[in-house]
Amino acid sequence: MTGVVYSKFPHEKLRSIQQSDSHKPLTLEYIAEGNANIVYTFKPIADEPVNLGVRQKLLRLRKDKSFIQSTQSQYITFQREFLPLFRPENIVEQTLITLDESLIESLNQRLAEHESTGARKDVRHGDRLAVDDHGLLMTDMTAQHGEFLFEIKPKWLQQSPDAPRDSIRCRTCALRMQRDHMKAGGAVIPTRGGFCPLGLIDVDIEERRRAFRNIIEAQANELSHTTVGEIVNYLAEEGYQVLSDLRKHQAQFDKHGLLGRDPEDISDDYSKAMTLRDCMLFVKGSLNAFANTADIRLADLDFKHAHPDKVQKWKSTERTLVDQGWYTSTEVDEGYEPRCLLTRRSL
Ligand SMILES: O=P(O)(O)O[C@@H]1[C@@H](OP(=O)(O)O)[C@H](OP(=O)(O)O)[C@H](O)[C@H](OP(=O)(O)O)[C@H]1OP(=O)(O)O
Ligand SMILES: Nc1ncnc2c1ncn2[C@@H]1O[C@H](COP(=O)(O)OP(=O)(O)OP(=O)(O)O)[C@@H](O)[C@H]1O
Repeated sequence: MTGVVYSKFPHEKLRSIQQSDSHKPLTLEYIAEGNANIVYTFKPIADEPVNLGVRQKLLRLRKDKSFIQSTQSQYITFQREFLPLFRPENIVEQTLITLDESLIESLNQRLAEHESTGARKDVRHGDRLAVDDHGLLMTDMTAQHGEFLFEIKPKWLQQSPDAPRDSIRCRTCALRMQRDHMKAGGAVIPTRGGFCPLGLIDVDIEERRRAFRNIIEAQANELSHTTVGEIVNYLAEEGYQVLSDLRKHQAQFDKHGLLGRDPEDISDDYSKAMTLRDCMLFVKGSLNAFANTADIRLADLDFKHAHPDKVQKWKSTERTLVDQGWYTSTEVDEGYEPRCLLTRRSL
């Protein structure tokens, strides 16, 4: 835990605690991290209420990686490019907050300590926060008492424009199979988990039910059959609509794919499409009355700049899927009932 103070004036600022500080102190506690960001929660010291400015907010700080832009530039792009695409109630809000450098230093020291306690996954060891003048305060979607939070990464909700016409696998399922194959040293062994994004927004409500059920059951095996049924029905009947909007924008920003372009021709629209293909959907609600309390928000809409390393990765992924036949190969790979909606429809 790291002691901090939050002051609203002259502009919102978070800084390390100093001796004889007159502001009410808070602590920052690490809660989670992804490849690009680390997320902290605010806790009061003693029983003091948490300052209104950071109440029900989390702090998200960027990691020190070459492809990540400054927080201020990410924030500006988020406000300009992504916020207008969705209803405000379907987006995790962001507020820019100023930080002092000693705070980052102190949090980086804690990160090193978390590596020996097992609090951080091995794959994230060595990642540190970037020195940046800003962080982001975000809507806290953490489940409170009696609530449940589901995290869904919807990935590619429409087929890749680069996929062959005779594809029998969608982009996400093709990539999952290719990666499973690599991990298994060449054998095609179906792994557990993973879902076909196309099912989440299919016109057939039974497909939507089936897709959401797979996700909900995988994340909440302690919930009763009835509760799961209520959550699944709500998502398949109304909750999925934000994903239909997401699909529309994914398609609108990438009509032609990547393989026919020169790397220097990657447009901002393509970057936007890739961002929308890698965002997160949080679905939170009370277990007693999910449909009446559901809070459904997209997060992680950080503009993916076309850094040469990224473009190279995107291109080589797509090339591998096309050239090695992961979209089109007809071998029976997932047992009696394949996960991919496209595969099932082509049987
Ligand atoms: O390689 P992909 O397509 O599976 O997507 C990566 C994600 O993998 P996953 O969703 O788990 O399959 C990956 O997620 P994880 O780190 O695996 O949680 C990142 O989101 C990565 O983006 P960035 O490098 O942080 O900007 C994502 O990379 P890009 O979308 O920038 O290519
Ligand atoms: N607003 C939020 N409310 C609750 N939990 C959150 C929130 N934002 C992020 N988290 C938690 O923190 C984790 C990492 O956050 P985030 O997805 O922003 O990291 P990232 O580095 O951008 O991810 P990626 O690896 O996809 O690039 C999430 O998977 C989630 O568990």
